[in-house]
Amino acid sequence: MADSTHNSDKLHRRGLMFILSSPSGAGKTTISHMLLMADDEIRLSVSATTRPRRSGEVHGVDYFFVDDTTFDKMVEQDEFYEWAHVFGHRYGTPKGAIRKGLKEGEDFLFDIDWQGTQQLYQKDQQDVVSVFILPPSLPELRRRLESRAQDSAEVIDARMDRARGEISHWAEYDYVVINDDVDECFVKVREILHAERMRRTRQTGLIPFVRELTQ
Ligand SMILES: Nc1ncnc2c1ncn2[C@@H]1O[C@H](COP(=O)(O)OP(=O)(O)OP(=O)(O)O)[C@@H](O)[C@H]1O
Ligand SMILES: Nc1nc2c(ncn2[C@@H]2O[C@H](COP(=O)(O)O)[C@@H](O)[C@H]2O)c(=O)[nH]1
Repeated sequence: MADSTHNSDKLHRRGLMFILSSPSGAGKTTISHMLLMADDEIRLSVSATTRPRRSGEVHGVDYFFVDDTTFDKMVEQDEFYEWAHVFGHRYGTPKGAIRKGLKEGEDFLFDIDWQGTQQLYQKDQQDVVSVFILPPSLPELRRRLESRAQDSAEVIDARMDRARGEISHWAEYDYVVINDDVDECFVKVREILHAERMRRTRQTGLIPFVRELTQ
């Protein structure tokens, strides 16, 4: 019979910064949306960007779409956790409530590139878990960018030109998953998130709990 005085449900853990990166078009936004739908314990870190809004994208949901002057101001006022030039535009992670949220056990999802990932590792190694998503092939990557039908042919060519360079950063990540079948890829990413939540070093509430169990 369970002892009603046990305190396992009061266990606290630090939140984590869960990063998904990939070459453009490999599917990280798709996997991010699936994860956010399936898991209400993680929330998206909404980036600011100077790139133009695509049709269907919503300000404050997909990105904060800002002009160059506003982005400059945010940089000057030290409002970014990290920021980088990507494909001719600037993208950055607003600090927002991330640090406080992590302390309180909230998990954040980041759809950012390898430059942002390096910066987050430099600032906050213990809380970062990074996953690199690979496409099954380069022709399939191009097919996905074309079938998304959101970017001009020039933009797609430029992103394909950068794909090898982006992929060259794969070994800097904790996990690498190939996105061939999207559902299988999603399950793997979700399993990584679940396992990382159980990492001993993240479960700060374990020490008193185990002490109580063993005294
Ligand atoms: N496993 C898959 N099989 C086929 N199509 C896919 C798969 N995963 C994603 N897609 C499709 O590929 C296109 C690109 O996906 P998505 O926008 O998620 O890529 P991304 O990595 O976020 O790109 P970007 O970095 O440019 O934002 C979308 O149209 C998406 O529906
Ligand atoms: N370093 C950062 N990279 C970011 C951020 N937000 C998005 N990104 C990356 O930019 C490219 C292009 O994105 P797209 O939406 O224009 O297709 C992609 O690799 C994103 O992951 C950020 O805040 N910081």
